[in-house]
Amino acid sequence: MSPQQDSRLESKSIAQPLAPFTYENQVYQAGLSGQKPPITFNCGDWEALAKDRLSADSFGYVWGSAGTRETDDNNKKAFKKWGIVPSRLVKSGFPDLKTTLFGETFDYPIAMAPVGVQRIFHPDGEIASAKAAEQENVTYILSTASATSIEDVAKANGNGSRWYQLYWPLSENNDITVSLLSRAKASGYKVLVVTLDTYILGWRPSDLNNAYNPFIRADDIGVALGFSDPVYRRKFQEKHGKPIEEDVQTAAAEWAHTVFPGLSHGWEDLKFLQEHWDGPIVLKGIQTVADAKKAVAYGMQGIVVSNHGGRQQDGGIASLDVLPEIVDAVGNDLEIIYDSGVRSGADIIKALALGAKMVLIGRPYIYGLAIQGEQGVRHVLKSLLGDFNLTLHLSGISSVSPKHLNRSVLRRTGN
Ligand SMILES: Cc1cc2nc3c(=O)[nH]c(=O)nc-3n(C[C@H](O)[C@H](O)[C@H](O)COP(=O)(O)O)c2cc1C
Ligand SMILES: O=C(O)C(=O)c1ccccc1
Repeated sequence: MSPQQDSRLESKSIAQPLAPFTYENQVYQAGLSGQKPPITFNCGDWEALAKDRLSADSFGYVWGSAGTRETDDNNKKAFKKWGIVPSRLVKSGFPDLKTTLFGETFDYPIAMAPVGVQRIFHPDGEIASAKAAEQENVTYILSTASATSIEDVAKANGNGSRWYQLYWPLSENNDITVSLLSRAKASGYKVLVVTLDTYILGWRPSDLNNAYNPFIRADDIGVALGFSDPVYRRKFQEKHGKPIEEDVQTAAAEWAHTVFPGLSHGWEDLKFLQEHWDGPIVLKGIQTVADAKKAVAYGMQGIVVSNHGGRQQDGGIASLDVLPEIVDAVGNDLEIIYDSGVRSGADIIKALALGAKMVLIGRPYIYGLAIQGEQGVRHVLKSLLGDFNLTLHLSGISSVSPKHLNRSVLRRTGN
């Protein structure tokens, strides 16, 4: 690991000495008149609360991981192998949380990971999540497996920041890919996130035990993007001589096969996406230095270091464990985003300190959605941000810039 200067002591700016309108202050104020918070602040309890509210099928779907859950377990353990070391008598105020990626400044270095089929967790599904994202100034990444159309999510997200995640059809369906990209562009999604690790769903015992795959249900829960797509609709009509509505089950199965064809693209195919998307392209699912270097060589603007929360490949290494070597190899060449296993403010700090510029929140916001719809998602985002903000402040770290938040604030405490 390259030694980096601990610049906290050089920090001269007194950012914001007080933050009177923080979530915690609102909660304590409300407590004076006897009001208790409707949802717990113990982030470790959100999963159990969601379980209470969801059907076994839906809970199994979000909680589920591949095989023996080893990759998922490793993701969480990896965070515990680092400790944050605080500096004292640092006169900076509340930390500056702004981060800049792709030439754009974001209020916070977190975003909402793409998560499909959200209507199985709450009737408002993606609409609730996209509204919460706008309210809390957090970027929303819409999944191709969304239960709500590209256009309707954009409307719900309003002036919020939104990116589009592609599950990438094979080349015989290039016309559908172009249609999805142009719809996303027209609806104000600024960054294209291409997920590489999920051309077929992983071996997930929880879903197998429940005999449950939300994507192939005979309704439109996971296929809203396909059913609302003019090119997919036309192709279905041409092939079957009838519209989607007359054979929803076949249309759903064929859409599932279109976006999860069971076969991966190759690196050379990225050119096609570059020709049809004029904004930044980010590859999600990178886990090796070799692939990160290829992403640079193929002209990508960013990567998400992610193992899909351990849902795809069992027996894998923690995503956090590969982050530092990937940052060392390509950190100056493209933007590095991190996800997998982030559960607290301290976890966000650790991933940023190891070199990520932005961190994606996955299951926790879905637990919030299950618990209380839009308000539940807002609670999770506000809690994680509040915890993150105070933990940074109490560590004497004055901003999320790599100048202040880097490996010098971490100590390795386990192997
Ligand atoms: C229920 C569920 C659905 C998901 N759907 C998608 C998806 O449609 N597209 C995608 O790229 N990743 C998807 N992911 C993966 C997340 O984007 C993210 O990589 C993962 O949740 C991170 O792990 P964590 O939740 O353990 O922190 C999904 C994850 C969950 C839990
Ligand atoms: O479950 C997932 O991890 C995922 O990526 C997905 C795939 C299909 C539908 C919904 C989510």
